[in-house]
Amino acid sequence: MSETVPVRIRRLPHGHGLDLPRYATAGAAGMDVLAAENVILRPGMRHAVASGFAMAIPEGFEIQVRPRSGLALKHGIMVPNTPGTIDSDYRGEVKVILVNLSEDNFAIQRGDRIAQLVLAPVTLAQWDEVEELDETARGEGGFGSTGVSEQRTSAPSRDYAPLR
Ligand SMILES: O=c1ccn([C@H]2C[C@H](O)[C@@H](COP(=O)(O)OP(=O)(O)OP(=O)(O)O)O2)c(=O)[nH]1
Ligand SMILES: [Mg+2]
Repeated sequence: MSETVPVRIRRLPHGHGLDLPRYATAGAAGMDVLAAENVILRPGMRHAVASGFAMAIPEGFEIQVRPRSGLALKHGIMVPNTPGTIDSDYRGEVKVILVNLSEDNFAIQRGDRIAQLVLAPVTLAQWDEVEELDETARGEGGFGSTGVSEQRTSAPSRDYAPLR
């Protein structure tokens, strides 16, 4: 059984009649959050969808707004700022920014599960400014420096079928 943390949540007027965000299964990491409005997302369009709720997350925690894989795979509906960050001092309405990366209109109806909210601990950094950093094998190498990309050819093989 996972540890639980109480989080105060306030239902806004347009959130009346909606279920609270909830875990779909006993082992779910994220609570599915419902749309509190009807929206048609045209191809390429983005919108901050109302959730109908505001919350007071305990200090030391955040809530991450993550996409649902089914919406992403089947309909190209993504969360462009994923993972969205709900700060513990935010008291406004939680909104879910969605973008439609498909070529079709996508209708979101009030009550649809549009994203998932993951409660996560926050560790604050305190800068320790120094003149020199310690040396490592990686050093300043990054962005593919460890090699895999060298084996790629630029032309796709005949064995690969185009996806669309
Ligand atoms: O997907 C999101 C992301 C953010 N927020 C709210 C809660 C968060 O605490 C606040 C600020 O978010 P963020 O820090 O990501 O945005 P910003 O562009 O840096 O705005 P700000 O200057 O208000 O911090 O907006 C949402 O409701 N949904
Ligand atoms: Mg910010």
